[in-house]
Amino acid sequence: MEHDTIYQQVCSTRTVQSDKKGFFNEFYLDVKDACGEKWLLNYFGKLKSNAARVLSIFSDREVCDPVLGVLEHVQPVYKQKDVLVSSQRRAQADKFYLLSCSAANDEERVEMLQQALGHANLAVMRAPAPHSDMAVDNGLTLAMAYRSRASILIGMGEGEAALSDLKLAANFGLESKQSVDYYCKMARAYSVMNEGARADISLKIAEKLAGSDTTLIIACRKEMATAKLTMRHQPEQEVVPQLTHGENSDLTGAANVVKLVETKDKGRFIVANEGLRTGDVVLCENPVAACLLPSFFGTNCHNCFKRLRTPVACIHCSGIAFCSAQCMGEACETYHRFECQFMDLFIGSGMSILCFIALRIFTQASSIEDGISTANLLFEHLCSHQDERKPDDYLQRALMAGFLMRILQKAQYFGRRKTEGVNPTAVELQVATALLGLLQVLQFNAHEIYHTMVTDEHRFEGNKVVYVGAGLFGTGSYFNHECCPTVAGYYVGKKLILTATRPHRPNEVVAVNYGPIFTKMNLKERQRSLRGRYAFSCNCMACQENWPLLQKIDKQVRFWCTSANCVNLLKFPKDLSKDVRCARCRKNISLKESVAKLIKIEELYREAAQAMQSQKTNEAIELFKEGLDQFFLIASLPHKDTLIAQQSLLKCLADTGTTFKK
Ligand SMILES: C[S@@+](CC[C@H](N)C(=O)[O-])C[C@H]1O[C@@H](n2cnc3c(N)ncnc32)[C@H](O)[C@@H]1O
Repeated sequence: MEHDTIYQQVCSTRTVQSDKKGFFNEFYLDVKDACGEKWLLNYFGKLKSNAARVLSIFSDREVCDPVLGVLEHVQPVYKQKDVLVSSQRRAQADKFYLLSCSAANDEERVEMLQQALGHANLAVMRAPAPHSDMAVDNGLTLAMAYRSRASILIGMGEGEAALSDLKLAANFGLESKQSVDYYCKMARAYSVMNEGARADISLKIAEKLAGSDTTLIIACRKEMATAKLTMRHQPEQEVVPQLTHGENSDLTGAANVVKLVETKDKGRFIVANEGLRTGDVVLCENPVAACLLPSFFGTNCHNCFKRLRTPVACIHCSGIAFCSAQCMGEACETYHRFECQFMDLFIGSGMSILCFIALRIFTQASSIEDGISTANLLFEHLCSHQDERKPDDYLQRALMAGFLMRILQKAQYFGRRKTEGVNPTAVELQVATALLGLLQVLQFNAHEIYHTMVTDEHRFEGNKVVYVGAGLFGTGSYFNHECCPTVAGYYVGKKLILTATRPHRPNEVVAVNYGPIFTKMNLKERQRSLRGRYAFSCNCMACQENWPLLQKIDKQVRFWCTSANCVNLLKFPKDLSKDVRCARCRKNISLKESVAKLIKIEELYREAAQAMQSQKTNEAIELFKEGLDQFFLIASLPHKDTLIAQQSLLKCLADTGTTFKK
C-alpha cells in the first residue's frame, strides 16, 4: 500500500514536470525546503480552495521569498532569427536549384532539388521580420527566402505550394505587382498544376509588364514547355467521418447514438443510447486546446499538427513552424503572440505538455475573462480528484500555476503592467487560480494525440504510432476506461475520432482504453497503473474474470445460449454432436449452428486481413465490421481472432486518419 502511494505520487508529479530535466524541479524542491514539512502539512495542506493556495504561495512568509525571488527572473528565452544564416542558406538553396536545372539525369535533378529545398526551408525559418535588418538584402531576407523556395517548388512540380510562397514573398515586401519575374513564376506554378488558362493569364500580365524586354518571357515559355514533373509530392489523404445519425444536441462532437449517464462508483460516463453497430462513429471532436510535443516543433505544424514539408515561419521566432500561411495567421494572431518569446523557457523548465495546454487555454482565449470562464467551467465539469491530492501535489501545481501566470505577466497578457515586480493583481490571481484548477483537471482528462507513420513500401507492414501532442476534449473527457475497450480512437489532425469496434446493446458502456490493455498487461499491473495514474480501481469484465494475455488465450470461445431471452454463456462443447445443458434456462442447447457461424466469421476476418495485405483499407474495414457484428451475436470475448480483428480494425481506421511518410 505504502509502495502504491509513492507510485501514485510519481505518476502525479510526471503530469506537472520532469524530475530529470529542467529548472522547475529545483525551484519546487527549494520552496519545499524553505517552507518545511510542518507548514506544508499543517497549514498549506489544509487550505480548502485553489484561490487560497495561490494566494498563499505569493504572500505567506514561509514561501513567498523563494517564490518571488525565482519568478522575478523570468525572462524571454527563445530561438531568435539570424539574418546572416538565412541569406547564406538561401544562397545555398539557389546554388542547388541552379545545379538541378543542369542536372545530367532525373535522379541527380531530384537529389539537387531536395538539397535546395532543405536549405530554402532553413532560410525561411531563420529570416527576420521584414525591414528589421536593412543592412542585409535591403530588409527583405524573408521575402527573398520565400521567393527562392517558390522556384524550387515549381521545379518539384508543387505548384500550389509555390503559389503560396510567392504570395508570402509579396506579403513580406517583394514588389511583386510590377515584377515580370513574379508573374513568370506564377505562370510556371499554374502550368505545373495543369491550370493552362491561369498560366496564360499570368504570362500575359508578365508580357505587358515586360514591354520590349522579352528575355524573361522567352525563358519562361521555354521552361514551361520543357518542365519535367518527375517528383510531384502526393499528400497523404485523410477523411473526417460523419457522426452516426448526426450530432448530439447535448454533447458537442458526440453522435446521437450515445448519451451521458452517472453512477456513484464510476462517475459520469458515456453509454450507447439505443444500441450501436460496429463501425458507428460515436465521437468526432475538436480539442478545447491541444499542444504539440516540443520534439515535433521542427517536423510538424504548430497549429494543426500536420507533417511539415514547406514550413511557414513565425516572423519573430525560429523555434516553431506552420504548414501554411493560414495556420501561421491563426496561431500568431491568437496564442502564439503571447507564447513566442518563451518557447525555450517552457522547454527548459521541464514542464509537462499538460502545463502547455493549461497555458494555451488562456493564450488562445479572446479575452482574459473568456480564459477565466473557460478554465473555471472545465474545473467545474471535469473530474479532478481533489480528495486524493496530497499537500505536496498541491504545492507543486500551485507553483506551476504561479510560474505560468508570471509568463503571462511578462508576455503582456494583462497589458502593460505598472511594475516589473511579480506581486499579482486581483485579476492575475484569478488567472493563477484558474490555471491551478486546469492543472488538476488535465491530469485525468487529457488525451495523447497520435498520427501513424507509414513506410514507402506498405501502409500497414512496419507502420508506427507516433505521439505528436496532447489535447483536452470536452466530450471526449467523459469516456470511461475498460481494459478491453469498445471503441477505437484515432486522429484527423487534432480531431479525436471514436468508432465502435463491437456492437453495443442499449445502455452498454462505450469505453476507451487509458493505456493498460488486458491483451498486453496482467491484472495486477493494470490495477496498479490505473490506481496510480487515474485514481480508480477497474472493475471491467476483463478484470472481473481475469482474462489472460493475448498469447495465452485458448481457442475455446464461449457461446451465448441460443434459447430466446437467455443471457448465459456456454463453454465450447467437448463433443459437438451432443447438446449442452444451460444452467440458467435449463434447456438442452445445440451449439452446432453457432460453431458453423464462427467458422464463417473467422473466414471474414481472414478476408479482411488479406484486404489489409493488399492495402485496400476501406474493403478491410467493411469486412472487419461485418465479422465483428456477427461474432458478438453468437459469442463473447475473450476470443483471440476477434481481439486481433478489433486491433486490425483500429489500424485500418487510423489509416483513414492522419498518416505521414518519414
Ligand atoms: C476522463 S475521466 C472520465 C469521466 C469521469 N467518470 C467523470 O465523471 O468525469 C477519468 C476518470 O473517470 C473515472 N473512471 C474512468 N473509468 C472508470 C471505470 N472503469 N471505473 C470507475 N471509474 C472510472 C476515474 O475516476 C478516472 O480518473
